[in-house]
Amino acid sequence: MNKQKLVEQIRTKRSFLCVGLDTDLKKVPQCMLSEEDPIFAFNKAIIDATASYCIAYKPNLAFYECFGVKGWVAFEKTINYLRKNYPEQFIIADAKRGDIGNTSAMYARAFFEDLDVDALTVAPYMGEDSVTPFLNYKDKWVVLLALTSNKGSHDFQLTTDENGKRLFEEVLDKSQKWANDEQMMYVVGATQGKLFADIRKHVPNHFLLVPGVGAQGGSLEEVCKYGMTSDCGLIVNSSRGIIYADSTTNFAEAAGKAAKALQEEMATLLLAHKV
Ligand SMILES: O=C(O)c1cc(=O)[nH]c(=O)n1[C@@H]1O[C@H](COP(=O)(O)O)[C@@H](O)[C@H]1O
Repeated sequence: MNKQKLVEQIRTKRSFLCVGLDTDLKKVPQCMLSEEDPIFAFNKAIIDATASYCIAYKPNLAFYECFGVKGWVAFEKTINYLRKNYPEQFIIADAKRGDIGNTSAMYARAFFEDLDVDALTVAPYMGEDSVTPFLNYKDKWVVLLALTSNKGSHDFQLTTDENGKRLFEEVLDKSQKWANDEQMMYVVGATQGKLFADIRKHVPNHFLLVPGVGAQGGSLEEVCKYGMTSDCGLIVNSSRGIIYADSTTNFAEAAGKAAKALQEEMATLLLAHKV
């Protein structure tokens, strides 16, 4: 999906919500466990209940890979289900890949040829040749980790060089030489608050993937105050806050309600920021 189509979806649905499909069999309702493929059955129910309120889905690969072949099959079935039934949804595979060039090229094949997702999260630590193999695909996106939501983001990302430039700023500046805002987005955690203003000084037009609202406590209002652009420029993810809103047979309806509540908040914020 290209940037124009993504912005159109946001404007039409009055939402920039991404539902995180971090499906944990220890947390899904008991009634799902008797299904032949419980991960897929749970995802399907969540997708059907939330699709009208969101513009993207982000399955995190860790939750699938831990089940080996079965997990990978459930992941593939989820992507195919979305593609067939909700083709307007932007699909982000959250796998945080990145390796020497020829290995990254294989990861790119897996996600952009075999699986046909729209975007992949990529770690910048190994530099240019570890990222550029993902950029050889039209309308496919690299979502580069810039300033993450976790406590450990302070360990490296906020350290400074001799001129006071922070590492996440160097990531933003250097990576713009590899791709423009039609192919690259950045991960910035919702927990980073006012730092969104600093992010925007470096990337005024790029989309940001923003995890960390809901379970991690980030503020949607603050993210929008400092991070929203005239095209919205934000895809805000919530995983646990939506998919585990209820642990009974009512789980899908509850997920739909939680997604709707966020969408309504987002519609108000879009209006307030004149998007
Ligand atoms: O790349 C990510 O998506 C990501 C980056 C980051 O800085 N923080 C972060 O939480 N994530 C992911 O976003 C999701 C957040 O889930 P919840 O905290 O349950 O909403 C998980 O899949 C995380 O792996």
